[in-house]
Amino acid sequence: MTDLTDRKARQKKREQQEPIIKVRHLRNQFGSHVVHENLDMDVYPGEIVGVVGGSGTGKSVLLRAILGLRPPNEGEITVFGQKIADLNAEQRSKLERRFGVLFQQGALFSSLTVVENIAMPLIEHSGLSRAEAEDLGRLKMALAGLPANAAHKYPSELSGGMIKRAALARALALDPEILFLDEPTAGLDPIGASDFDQLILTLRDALGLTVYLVTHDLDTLYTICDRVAVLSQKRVIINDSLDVVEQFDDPWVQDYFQGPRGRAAQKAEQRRQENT
Ligand SMILES: Nc1ncnc2c1ncn2[C@@H]1O[C@H](COP(=O)(O)OP(=O)(O)OP(=O)(O)O)[C@@H](O)[C@H]1O
Repeated sequence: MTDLTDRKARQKKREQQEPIIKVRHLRNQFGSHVVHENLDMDVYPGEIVGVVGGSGTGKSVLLRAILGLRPPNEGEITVFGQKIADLNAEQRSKLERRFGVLFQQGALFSSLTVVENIAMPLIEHSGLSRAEAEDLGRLKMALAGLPANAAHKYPSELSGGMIKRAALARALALDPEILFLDEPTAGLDPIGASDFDQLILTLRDALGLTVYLVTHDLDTLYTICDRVAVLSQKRVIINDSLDVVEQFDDPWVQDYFQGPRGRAAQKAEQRRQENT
């Protein structure tokens, strides 16, 4: 079996399961400004979904709604079979522990070292001692591809790529089942971005994670995403494999995927497929 057909077969199996995230009839608005209207979206266990859309289409607002950070004006979000709106504070906190989130800026505490940053959620939520949490933190650092000597560095002493990895290690601290990544490769050079993409793919395969990522990075979409959801006209206009999405009859989709950058990313992925 080729790499591509093998990938498609695995994805087909995932789509036969119950969605791990189910969004129905979502409406989000700020004053009279309606950002989402009647938006539906499914995410299946074990897949990597890339969420794309023009600026202001509401990718961040959707992410915040799924994370339970902003209640929608209408509609329903179900995660792990639980309706977010029905949960009390304790149930919600339990649910949140099953999420790992990597926000765009990395969001590390600048006054804590790398290992202290990673240990913090472990001390807070798992009741581990500081020493135990830091030991586990070092394991998470290794998982995120950070060298051991980064443990006692402060965020200001790290490169952009290392900050992303440290933030990823912290997102993995509580062994999440879903990893949410907001623009994970933004600000990285092409080699750093490609290494980070491969890391996400390896982690998904090794840990069985489901990955929801918001991105503008076409290389990320082509190399690691099983499906791509396009936000436009206040909703998800298509959520499918890339070969289907890139043929979708919509002006934004055509500009994005058939423009020079889209074609270059397609070609790079074809070359990669031919070499595997
Ligand atoms: N707290 C808020 N109050 C008012 N309007 C908001 C708020 N948050 C988001 N919006 C508006 O909602 C719309 C969608 O914003 P959002 O940040 O989700 O877009 P995006 O798709 O993530 O954009 P980008 O790709 O530029 O990051 C924008 O018009 C934004 O101004």
